[in-house]
Amino acid sequence: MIPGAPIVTAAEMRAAEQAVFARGVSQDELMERAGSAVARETARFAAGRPILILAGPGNNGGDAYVAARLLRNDGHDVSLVATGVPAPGAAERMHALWQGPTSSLYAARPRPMLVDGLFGTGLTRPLERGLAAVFADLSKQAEFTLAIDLPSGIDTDTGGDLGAPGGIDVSLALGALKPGHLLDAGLARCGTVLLADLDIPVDARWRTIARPSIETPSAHSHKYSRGLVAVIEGAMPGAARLAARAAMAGGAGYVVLAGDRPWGEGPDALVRREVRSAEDLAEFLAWDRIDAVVLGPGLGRDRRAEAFLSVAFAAPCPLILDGDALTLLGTGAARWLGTRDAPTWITPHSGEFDRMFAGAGSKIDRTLAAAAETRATIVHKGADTVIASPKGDVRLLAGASPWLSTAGTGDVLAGLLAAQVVQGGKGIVPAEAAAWLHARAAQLAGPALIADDLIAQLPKAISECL
Ligand SMILES: NC(=O)C1=CN([C@@H]2O[C@H](COP(=O)(O)OP(=O)(O)OC[C@H]3O[C@@H](n4cnc5c(N)ncnc54)[C@H](O)[C@@H]3O)[C@@H](O)[C@H]2O)[C@@H](O)CC1
Ligand SMILES: Nc1ncnc2c1ncn2[C@@H]1O[C@H](COP(=O)(O)OP(=O)(O)O)[C@@H](O)[C@H]1O
Ligand SMILES: [K+]
Repeated sequence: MIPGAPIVTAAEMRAAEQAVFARGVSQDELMERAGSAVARETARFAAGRPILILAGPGNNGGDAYVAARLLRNDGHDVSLVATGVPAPGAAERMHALWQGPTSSLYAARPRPMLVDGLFGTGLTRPLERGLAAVFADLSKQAEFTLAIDLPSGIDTDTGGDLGAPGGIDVSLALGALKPGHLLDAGLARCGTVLLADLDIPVDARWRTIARPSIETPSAHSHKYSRGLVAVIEGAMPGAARLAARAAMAGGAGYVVLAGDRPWGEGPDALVRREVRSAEDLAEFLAWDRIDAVVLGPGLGRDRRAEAFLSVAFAAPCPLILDGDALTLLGTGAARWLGTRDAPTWITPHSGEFDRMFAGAGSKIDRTLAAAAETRATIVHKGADTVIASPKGDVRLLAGASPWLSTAGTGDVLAGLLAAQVVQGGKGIVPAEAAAWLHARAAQLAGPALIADDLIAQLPKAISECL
């Protein structure tokens, strides 16, 4: 994934394009820029093999006509399939400049290099079935498929499946990434996403996550100045222990695991505090050294868990809620979370998120709406992780190791997030750092990782951010 890259919707991309036109750049010139980027990448991947280019009726097709002309002029063996009548304007003019062989979709013969210029950000409905079948077949028979901007059949703003085939090798995002490159079906169907810089300024509050910058403790640091994390144990103590160990490895100065047992497994450096009842917890959380509380991993959903949740809610310090705490909140999440004055982060997977929030639209839209409603920063986990703040900022992590889909990795993320919070991070910043470190630790741990392996890799991941 391209780090720190802006992500824009189809409408925002169109607005950015209009601003470029208003500065005096013509539509034809912008299409030439897009088409030459496509031609350059196509030549690189075709490596001399015959090329088939599919051109649709809109500007995505316009880019395809430009690329076809430039490639042919450079001596490549190019044939073109035209679908629909080119739209008036630049696409029509670029169509008129194409002088090579053209066939209809249903007469098209497969070639080793396929370029998909059927639809881009203008796709508004599912691909017609016959078209989808021919496209899928041509792509299957090609040795390499490159999609212009997005694969035809991926919803630009949601990543939803509108009939795109599998097996696309590269999508060349034009001007900026779109949500469809990173979310839902788009995540797998786009293949490798490359970005073509068309010199179109975009003003985006949505970005892919980037490597954080982490400070080495200062000469005068001490354990309390580096932040104290309290993790509350529940019915499944292993989960809380994972979160506590991740907070330690994530750079917190002091980590306390509060639960039934004053002694238990875990590193000697982990401080334990006996907390058996809600009263015990209230007394413990009154300690003013505590900089953040993690509640939820392995908490359980019984009466005591509910009582713990109420006590933690009332604590005046930053709160990280995960797992069972989120299930307990359920549809009352917005009402409850909105009452807190101290900052809150919640880290639901999609099951937990759906139990808390209704709403429509893309994963980004839904997460943003929930963040605004709850006034919490939300890390909406999954193969595509969306982080949203109440202020409207979004960070997106796609393409993390699928080996993360194993029990306990979310507990590690919650503890790691707490460590970033106590080191002074606000809002989206600690969440972005935690997600980056988590994904990097997974990469370093390699295949068949277990949650514990992530913790072992955190120091290495952190060392890359100093
Ligand atoms: N955003 C940018 O900065 C640039 C965008 N350009 C290109 O312009 C594209 C967007 O162009 P357009 O807005 O013309 O849109 P598209 O080319 O994606 O397609 C729009 C056309 O397809 C029709 N259509 C939509 N869904 C359909 C379906 N399922 N079946 C059949 N017809 C369907 C629409 O009615 C319209 O005629 C981008 O993806 C990109 O390739 C470049 O030309 C220049 C730079
Ligand atoms: N297929 C996947 N690809 C990338 N990351 C994934 C995938 N599945 C899960 N993850 C990540 O793994 C973690 C799982 O968290 P969660 O579902 O809460 O598990 P647990 O509750 O067992 O700890 C999250 O950080 C999530 O983003
Ligand atoms: K396309």
